[in-house]
Amino acid sequence: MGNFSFAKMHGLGNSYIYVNLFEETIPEELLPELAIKVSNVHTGIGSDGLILICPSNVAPVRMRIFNSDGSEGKNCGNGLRCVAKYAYEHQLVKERSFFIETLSGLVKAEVSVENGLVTNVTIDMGHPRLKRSEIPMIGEEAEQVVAEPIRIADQTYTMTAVSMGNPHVIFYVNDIHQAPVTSLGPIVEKDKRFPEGVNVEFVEVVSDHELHFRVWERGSGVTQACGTGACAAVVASVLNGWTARNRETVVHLLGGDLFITWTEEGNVLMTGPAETICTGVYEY
Ligand SMILES: N[C@H](CCC[C@H](N)C(=O)O)C(=O)O
Repeated sequence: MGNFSFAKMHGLGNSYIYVNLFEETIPEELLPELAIKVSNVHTGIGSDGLILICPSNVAPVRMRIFNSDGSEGKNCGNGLRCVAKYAYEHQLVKERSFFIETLSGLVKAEVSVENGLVTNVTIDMGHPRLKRSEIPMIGEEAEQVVAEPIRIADQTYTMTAVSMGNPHVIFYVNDIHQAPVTSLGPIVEKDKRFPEGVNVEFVEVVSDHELHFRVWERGSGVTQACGTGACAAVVASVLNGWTARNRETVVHLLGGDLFITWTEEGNVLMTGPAETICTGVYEY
């Protein structure tokens, strides 16, 4: 049928197959199925999904992200850092600071460069969305969801909901190693309270500027890291009084650390690495 060149890249082990649509063409109707196929570690390339680097009318580049189940996400923090790296290293942008269009709006990237290669990236993720209608969640539209009880499988948990352009629900645990990621994650992901599904995060508070973090991602399951989820966890931790606004917080994910600040101005800054693993041609 066809083929395309790709780069496999990762942010803290959250890997995606990146395709440059400035140079490649993939039929739109094949995208969900191709995301499933390339993500398969046995019969495909192996990744958490597919990310397209596309032309845009409002920014130098646009990012589209598909989870490994073929569903299209509206934002991806680790993906944005890798798109920024790819765009700079492939001369899709000339400056070290530039906008990237996503399905949930524009974000701003700032790349750090050593010997012509991008090592670290800061993304201004914009403002979190906190109303039920913005998560989205069912219930009173204008209400925020902070430390709200939720009954699941005959047990009561306390949840906080934050959107970073995609939906997140955060549960606090005393020991991150005991977090019910694979037992509770898939149940909450599809809970009817979240009409578009939800990414499920578990957080252990270490101090007022340090968190441990695990995630069950909507559409991909357990991943090594989730950039939007780590941002949501920092916002939730400020809302719950665990961490401080305008103070850089280190978030320890399975794949490594992200440095995140929810500023007084209201935007969330996320800084972390982006790495290229390999390139190749995928035949489909
Ligand atoms: N599973 C997410 C998309 C990927 C987000 C994550 N990989 C990140 O780095 O933010 C969703 O469906 O909203």
